[in-house]
Amino acid sequence: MEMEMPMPMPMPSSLSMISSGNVTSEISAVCSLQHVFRFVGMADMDPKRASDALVVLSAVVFVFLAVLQKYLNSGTTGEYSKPAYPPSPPRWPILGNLPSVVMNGGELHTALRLLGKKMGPIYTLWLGRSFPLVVVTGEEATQEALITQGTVFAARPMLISWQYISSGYKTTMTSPMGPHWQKLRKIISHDLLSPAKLASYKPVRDTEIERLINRFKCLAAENNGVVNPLLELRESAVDIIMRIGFGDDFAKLEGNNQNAKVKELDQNFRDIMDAGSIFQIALDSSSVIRTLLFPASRKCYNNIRTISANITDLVMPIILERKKQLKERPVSDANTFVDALINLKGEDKLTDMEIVWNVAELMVGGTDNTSHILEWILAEMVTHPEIQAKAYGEVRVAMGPNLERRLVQESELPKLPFVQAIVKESMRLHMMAVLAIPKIATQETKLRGYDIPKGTMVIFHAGALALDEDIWADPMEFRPERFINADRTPREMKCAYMPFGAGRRSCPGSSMGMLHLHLLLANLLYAFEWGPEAPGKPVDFTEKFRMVVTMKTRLRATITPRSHI
Ligand code: HEM
Repeated sequence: MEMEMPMPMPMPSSLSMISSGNVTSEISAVCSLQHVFRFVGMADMDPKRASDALVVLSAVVFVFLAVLQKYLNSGTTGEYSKPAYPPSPPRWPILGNLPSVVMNGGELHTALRLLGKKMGPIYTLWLGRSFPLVVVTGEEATQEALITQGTVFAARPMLISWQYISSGYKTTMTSPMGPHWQKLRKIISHDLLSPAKLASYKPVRDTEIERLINRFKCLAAENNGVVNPLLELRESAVDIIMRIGFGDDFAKLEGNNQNAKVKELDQNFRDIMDAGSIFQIALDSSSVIRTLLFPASRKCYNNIRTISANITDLVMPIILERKKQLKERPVSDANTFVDALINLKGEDKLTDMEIVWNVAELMVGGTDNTSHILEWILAEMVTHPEIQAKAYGEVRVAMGPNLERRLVQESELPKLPFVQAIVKESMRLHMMAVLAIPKIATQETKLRGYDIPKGTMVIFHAGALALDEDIWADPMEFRPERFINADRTPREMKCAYMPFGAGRRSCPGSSMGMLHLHLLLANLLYAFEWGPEAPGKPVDFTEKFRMVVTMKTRLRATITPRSHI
């Protein structure tokens, strides 16, 4: 294995953010054989001839790359001892494993999981000839890295694309380990998500849940009971998080052009999520690949810059207005996340741009995950009416005989272990942040006996662990009970079940995320019975990978309001 450059250039980007509608389609166009034909202009050829031509074309490209690699290697001395990386599948010259990863034809996370079964619990993918990406799919290896060597695997890669959506790596997710990152984590846990703060957002949650139920009722009445849950769930998640993040400033936008603005902002957040891809990581990490694929690469970066400018234009005015208000009338105790960020003084002070991107990160974290996870959960409820009935029964008992009470309260949640188990099981079977967010090794180390040089990017495949038959009995089955009669404690399961990641960079918003999921599910089950779009029509559970895993076909369900609603 040849090393082209000393080490992968540290790069920026949120695993969640990388490519444009156009670029994504252009890249995914290369993802199946049939698309390859179109990509190289052979779509109209007879398939046999096209296939032969593709073999010849591949051979030519292969030879070209081999020669180019030889030429590039001619400047290197080769006088260093090569690290013994974890094993890797066979590689192409220059492009490494990139062609096989991009052209696997299936969803990337599944390909990486299956590769783990073949290669073992830890393997290397070469994205380009000089950029090793280590993929971990085994529990022991994950435990060793994230817990035993927690400080070593706690840094983020500085992906080029991330710098545009983080004001130069100044957000919690993108920031390197150090005082800045610690400060941001502290603000999140003290000023945003402490138990007292979380409790103080209850009125916001109550209002938005009530609104959500009313919207579902109206939509169902207009459309013979059929609804598209994701759109409504997303709107609620965005409203909740905007009110928490901005407080009254957000409320003031209401009645004005709030709806349009929020929708535009949310669209940009979605674009950020859609932008995530392994291709972008490869672009970020290899100057050779960036040069070889210059047009696609330019489009990718232009796209990220456009999204970044849109988000800045939408969020910055609100921040500046709030700053003005706080200057005129300072508050001692920050009511909102934005106030907490603005109030930082001295060395801790953030620039306006840093505030914008930290707020944006919170919003993406708090909206995209919650709404898509709930869509998966409702899909399972539609598919398993008996499980839904059992959960509804539990909620009814917890609510008591007084059916005047329309909303399930947070105080009722401890009485709903089965509802909570449904949430956990859905998050296992449909692990959203399937590859978590990549880490890099902060120092040279060994993992399961293999060399991991300083700066190596490592992906922990939470989705592979969640479906590992050595950890879970019948892992492909939806069985909430497994979380009630669990053999192992949550602590023991830390690295086998990690929808929020594990170790130092694990999600600081997990308590809020779980609270919203439990509360929303309990209320949606209490208010409606969820059935298929048409009698007997099965739900399409096909997955779509966009650095998180969502439903490829939006769920449509028929809802019947319960008699007490
Ligand atoms: C159900 C909802 C959520 C899920 C499934 C989720 C999942 C995750 C995952 C898997 C990570 C990466 C962990 C790693 O790298 O090992 C992460 C990081 C993060 N999440 Fe969440 N998250 C959720 C909700 C939230 C909320 C509500 C917030 C903010 C209020 C939030 C803020 C963050 C931040 C700032 C990071 C980066 C942490 C760091 O790098 O230190 N998340 N989340």
